[in-house]
Amino acid sequence: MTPALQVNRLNKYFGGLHATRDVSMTLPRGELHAVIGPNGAGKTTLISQLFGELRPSSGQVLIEGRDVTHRPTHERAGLGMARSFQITTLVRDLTVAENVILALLARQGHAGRFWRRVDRNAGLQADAAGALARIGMPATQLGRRVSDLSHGEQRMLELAIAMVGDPTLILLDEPMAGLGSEESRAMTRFLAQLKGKTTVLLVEHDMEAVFELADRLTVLVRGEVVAVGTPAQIRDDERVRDAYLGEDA
Ligand SMILES: Nc1ncnc2c1ncn2[C@@H]1O[C@H](COP(=O)(O)OP(=O)(O)OP(=O)(O)O)[C@@H](O)[C@H]1O
Repeated sequence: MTPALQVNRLNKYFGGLHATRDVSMTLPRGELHAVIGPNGAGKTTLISQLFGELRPSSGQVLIEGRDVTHRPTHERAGLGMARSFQITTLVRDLTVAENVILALLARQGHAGRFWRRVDRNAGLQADAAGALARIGMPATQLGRRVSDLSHGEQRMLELAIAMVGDPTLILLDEPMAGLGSEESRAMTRFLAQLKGKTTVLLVEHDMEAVFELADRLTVLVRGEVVAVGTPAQIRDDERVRDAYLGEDA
């Protein structure tokens, strides 16, 4: 079967810095694939190239067998790809519902008509409630201002927004960052539900969550893939322990 995502010998230079070194990856449909590595290993740089926000210096990115290396972000989104960000991208002065609706309209190419459309469109309000329900957030949260949400609630909302439009392939950049242990567990439960349905590339420093969730992992060190395998294989890999896990310990 055609993989959901294929990356062939991707390279990215920032001037003299070789941030992505000949990275190749294959994600079969429905796989939850974690990318781990020390700070500065090039994980976010990789995601940005996969989503089309950064242009690779060389190499290829294929979604469902289609070469999108030189295609813009919105075309990748049209092929089912979505991403979440390490830093929050929510509009703090708007409500939860307004943030979700903004994302819904942006998906439909109508974001500019946001202010005229929201009140008139009961369907959008229902869609927003549906997006929240999917991540286990009650509809009673819809009227809350984002600035009044806890950090964990904001991260969950961001995920709800990334899931708007039912992506088939989602790139998640540290969704657990800054979450308390209860919130991390809720996020882990949510991501576990995606397994087998949505293909997920998960960049995450929370090793407990990563090793619990991932079908396979890729380990990046200084921009280069040093190991690929199941959680058990990665745990036992001496190069990984030396290069990364040992470093943390
Ligand atoms: N726009 C840029 N211009 C120049 N250098 C960059 C740019 N973006 C990233 N870098 C550098 O590329 C390297 C990889 O950074 P990147 O943020 O991808 O690492 P990371 O693995 O995501 O790190 P972290 O785990 O800390 O988020 C770092 O040395 C970083 O300083």
